[in-house]
Amino acid sequence: MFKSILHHSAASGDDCSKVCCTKIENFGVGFGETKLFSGVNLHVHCGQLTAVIGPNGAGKSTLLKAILGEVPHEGKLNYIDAKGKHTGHPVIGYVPQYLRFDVSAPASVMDIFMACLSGLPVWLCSSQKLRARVKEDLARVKAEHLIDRRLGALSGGELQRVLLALALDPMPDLLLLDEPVSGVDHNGLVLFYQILAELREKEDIAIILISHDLHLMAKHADQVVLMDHGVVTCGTPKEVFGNPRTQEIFGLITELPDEEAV
Ligand SMILES: Nc1ncnc2c1ncn2[C@@H]1O[C@H](COP(=O)(O)OP(=O)(O)OP(=O)(O)O)[C@@H](O)[C@H]1O
Repeated sequence: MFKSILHHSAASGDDCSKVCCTKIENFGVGFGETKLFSGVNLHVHCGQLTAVIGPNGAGKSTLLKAILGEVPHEGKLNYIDAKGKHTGHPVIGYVPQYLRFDVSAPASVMDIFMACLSGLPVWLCSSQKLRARVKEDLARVKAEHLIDRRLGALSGGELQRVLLALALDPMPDLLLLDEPVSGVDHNGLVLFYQILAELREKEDIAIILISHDLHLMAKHADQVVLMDHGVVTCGTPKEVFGNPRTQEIFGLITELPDEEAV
């Protein structure tokens, strides 16, 4: 169950050369008679962090679900390699906004990884074989020490890092993060963005992040997209935060965050 939430693997047999750019072309989603957004065009590059911001109900989460193919949509998704050729469907990692599960369940972090990585019920997996791989996965998100903790006993920030670790095995071409740091304290936020920076540098993956945390996001994002039932504006953090519409939605943002202060 977790794996299908967190990973959308390439269909077997696809010729999947490394994706360099994801082109979202003319995306539109409607529910019944109501159009939520239309005409969304975005280019998302590997090794870059694209942040999506906007007011509640703007359609941000729905855009990610449309990219995943979970919500019917208009428009096309094209995955392009470094030579400008179309690739097969890439591996997409996804960390959802909420994960509802029984917090009193006895399953540990290791149990969840075993079930996800092996595709078998926990009682049929060999933990010895997988433990080294799970430790490596958790080390990537600075959460090695959580391997034997009960999932329901994790803090919000710890749970999101564990879900991120799951979404990164196998390493996706495109990582979609839906408000992974909402409710996380400042130290947790700084740690999360540090992990994202390392991922971009070492793994060269493209990341789309929905966040309401404007300060740290502005410091780390290469591209910011302001959505409000469509793309209002898109550009560097400086360009988007200087846009009067951004200021109208989020209040006056007089300057970008001081790097020393974060
Ligand atoms: N399956 C659905 N059927 C009908 N309406 C839906 C469905 N999914 C989402 N919506 C509506 O679409 C609108 C946009 O929802 P979405 O979750 O994409 O917004 P969001 O920008 O991510 O908001 P938030 O910042 O509050 O998370 C909301 O009004 C929501 O109620």
